[in-house]
Amino acid sequence: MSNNKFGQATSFEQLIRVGTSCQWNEDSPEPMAEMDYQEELKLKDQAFTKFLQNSGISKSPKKIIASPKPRQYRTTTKRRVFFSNKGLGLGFSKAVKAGTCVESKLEPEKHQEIYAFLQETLSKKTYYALAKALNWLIIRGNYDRQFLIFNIYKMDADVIRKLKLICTALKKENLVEGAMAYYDPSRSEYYLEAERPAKGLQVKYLFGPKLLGLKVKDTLMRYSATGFSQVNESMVEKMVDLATAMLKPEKEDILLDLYCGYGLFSHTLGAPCKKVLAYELSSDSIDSAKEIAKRLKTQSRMQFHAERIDANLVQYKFPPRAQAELILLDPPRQGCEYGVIAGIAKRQPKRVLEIFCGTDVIPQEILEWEKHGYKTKIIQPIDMFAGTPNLETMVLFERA
Ligand SMILES: C[S@@+](CC[C@H](N)C(=O)[O-])C[C@H]1O[C@@H](n2cnc3c(N)ncnc32)[C@H](O)[C@@H]1O
Repeated sequence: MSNNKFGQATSFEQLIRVGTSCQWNEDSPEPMAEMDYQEELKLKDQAFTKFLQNSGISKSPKKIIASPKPRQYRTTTKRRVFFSNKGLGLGFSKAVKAGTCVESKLEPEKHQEIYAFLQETLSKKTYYALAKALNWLIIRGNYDRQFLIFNIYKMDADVIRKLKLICTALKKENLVEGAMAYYDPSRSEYYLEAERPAKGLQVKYLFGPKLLGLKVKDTLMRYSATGFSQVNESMVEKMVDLATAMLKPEKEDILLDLYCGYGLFSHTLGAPCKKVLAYELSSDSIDSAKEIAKRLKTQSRMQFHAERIDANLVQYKFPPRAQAELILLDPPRQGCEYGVIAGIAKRQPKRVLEIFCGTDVIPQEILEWEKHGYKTKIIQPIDMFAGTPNLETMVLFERA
């Protein structure tokens, strides 16, 4: 985070807020969704440049790449369930009254249709046991097909009976292609997209396929409903193209794809490389990555490992370096753990592409790469999270 003239840290979001005359809804996760999209991009461009300057980053960012779908783009969405004896309310995070089903401008219309059906049906007395036990309702999938996840904090025979009943109703309406229940007694904020819980996931498949699918550059990526996938489908191919243009993989290259998920980058930009080594915490995502490589007959050149990426893994468990590698890092919002960048820099990679899904950690990570002898070549923001005060940013580093 950068500092303002009073020495206080000024986040990217705060800089956007001071730049706009529009009403800012504190409680909404999508405070810019009502704004004209060109206006939103202009504000974000100005705020991002200022944010980096204030943080002591000398490299200027490129212009933000617009989202092909600036609204109704999200393929993973969620509603917090608020239960009372009057029925069910579905909100973002702030409590809502029974009968409410909050709408979003960033979600496909189909999601609203599914949530409205669930709000009405689960408010009926027959479903009270299930409605009372619900934490979140989550929809995942692509623009054509949706999959439903019931995040439940109390699981008993009655709840399971009602789950079966609601699945019969969902199938009859043909609203989703499948469903599963995820048992989360901690009632955490975690809802399958952000943080992983410390304990393993407890999942019960209810109906439909166990894997979700997304076509990227004619390749079908089949991945677990419990694993990460990019939230803005309309941006995915653009991201892969940009990453390929920056890392410039060739057939003699070795690529390390870190925080690889189901291997979006391994299977696309890594395809010409002689070897791909990929690491990721979620074993479900790694299983998906291996299945895709097997189907594409690239498994002899690609190795996928379910491991937590930390200083210890990078320093002591990565195979010894055989040549100067290409590195792609796509960590979660909080960035890499301490010691990861230092450990990777010791391998003296040819080029490094770090992808940031949070803005406020960018300066500290850029400064860390520069401290270890890397020069910032390109800072390319992309509007992955249109309608919200956040950006995805690709930063290319080369040895100075
Ligand atoms: C932003 S996602 C990127 C996934 C993938 N590159 C993609 O584009 O689909 C970050 C990934 O990092 C994984 N992850 C989070 N913390 C991790 C850690 N400490 N070590 C390894 N992987 C981690 C998450 O499970 C998630 O799949």
